[in-house]
Amino acid sequence: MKTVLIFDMDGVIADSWEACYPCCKNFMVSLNQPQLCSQEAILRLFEDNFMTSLTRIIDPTDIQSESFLQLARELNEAMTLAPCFSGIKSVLKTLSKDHSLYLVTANFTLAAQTFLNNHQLDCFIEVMGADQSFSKVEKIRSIAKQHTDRSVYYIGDTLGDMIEGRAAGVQTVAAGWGWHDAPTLSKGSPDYFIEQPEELLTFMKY
Ligand SMILES: O=C(O)COP(=O)(O)O
Repeated sequence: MKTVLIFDMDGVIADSWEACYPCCKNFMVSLNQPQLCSQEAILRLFEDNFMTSLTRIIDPTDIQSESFLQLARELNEAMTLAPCFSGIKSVLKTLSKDHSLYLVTANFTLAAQTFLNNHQLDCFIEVMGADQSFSKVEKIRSIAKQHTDRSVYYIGDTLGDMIEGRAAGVQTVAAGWGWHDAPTLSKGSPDYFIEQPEELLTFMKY
């Protein structure tokens, strides 16, 4: 039976920390939050849903839409330069022959599509970015609802991904090559932990 595999993008497919960090930093500067400008502070925001973490610190009404538009423009530009993690492209191509692949990301849909086009990755049925919903729980649930007879997995690289995947009621797979280290990911009690993209093939019994 076909499985539904929902992928996070940054840190799982896109080796994009170097591309994304300056954009996130500029966003924090525009919000006048110098204490959130370091790499560590921004990575900590991904220990839950990014917007949930941010609005615990900043009043949501202080987040101007112009700051978001600027973030979207910068991420779209930066993602044109982001490489793929080694090995992930052929893994995705193999998996897409037998399974249904989706992409659910905190990045913007256009930035994700730019990245996917650059790498000739056309294996996703749908790409759902932050402009569709800030909540990965909502996006994962909406996909799972279309496939109630199939196993659904969310493959992510941050503690926030593990928390949201679990809250959405799907099985979570922690990708150990991304933005958060194993001790951080383990706080989200992932159902599975893998260290290399190729392990996804073993996991799916290739
Ligand atoms: O892993 C994360 O939470 C960040 O990655 P994303 O931007 O693709 O959601």
